[in-house]
Amino acid sequence: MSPSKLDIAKHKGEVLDLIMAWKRQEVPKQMEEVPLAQVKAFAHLAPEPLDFAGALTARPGASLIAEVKRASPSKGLIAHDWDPELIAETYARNGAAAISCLTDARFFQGKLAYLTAIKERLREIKQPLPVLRKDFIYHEYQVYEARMAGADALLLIVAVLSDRELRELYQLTTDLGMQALVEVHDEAELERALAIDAHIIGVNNRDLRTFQVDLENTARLRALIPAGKVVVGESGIRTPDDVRRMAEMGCDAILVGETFCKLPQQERAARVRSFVKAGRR
Ligand SMILES: O=C(O)c1ccccc1NCC(=O)[C@H](O)[C@H](O)COP(=O)(O)O
Repeated sequence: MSPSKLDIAKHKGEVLDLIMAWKRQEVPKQMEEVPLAQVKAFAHLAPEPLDFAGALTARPGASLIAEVKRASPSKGLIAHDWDPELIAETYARNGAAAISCLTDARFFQGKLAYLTAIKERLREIKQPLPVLRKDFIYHEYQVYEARMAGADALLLIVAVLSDRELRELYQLTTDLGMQALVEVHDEAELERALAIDAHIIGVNNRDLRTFQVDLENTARLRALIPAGKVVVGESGIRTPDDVRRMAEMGCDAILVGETFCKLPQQERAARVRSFVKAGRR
């Protein structure tokens, strides 16, 4: 398998399966190098997790989760001036409520070490925002790894997990003091997220099987999410008008990656500020 960019037309409908097949090879190898017992021990030494949901709901309107995303399977390299700590610092200094860091190496050119470095930079500049581990998590090892690296929250994608995996990984995440962003794309997945009483629900506007992006997906599913949940509109958010639309739908937060990461560093701060402003109520 070649790194990162995939021929989406050729692999239509299979991308998520390819990613998960890769994860099921990668994680056992990692466990041979650093055993679970060791990762668990380090996880317990990590600083206390910050309150991800609290950060997203501290202000009215749609708060910004800004993503540090170097590449994607559909776009290949996105961030041409790659400096993950500086990108996260720019997000924090310009009003983001939380940071998302892609840690998958093969398809997104991410690393867990970027997350740790970002946490450290945010501490140095006294902007201690919560950081989400964005990866394709299916095994408890990855949850302990996230905690060991200093993650405050992690992503659980309903589409790639059985009901039992979803429930157990959610429980473990909570037991370790972190919070889970539980991602859904359709009604059936939402039902499964609600069945485990997920508190933070992400609605992905990108269909991970076809790669079509439709912001109205959030509008449709938002109406089915009970009051009291934290709702995050994810993917394909390109303009301040898109942000206003997501806020009008009743999203507590939006998750934005490519729009910021593809920009040169000197243009990033202003774009982030314009999104933060557009989300305010
Ligand atoms: O971004 C992709 O192409 C992608 C492909 C396969 C699985 C997941 C993918 N994205 C992960 C994400 O959830 C997005 O990075 C995130 O929602 C931000 O989206 P965007 O603002 O459109 O970069």
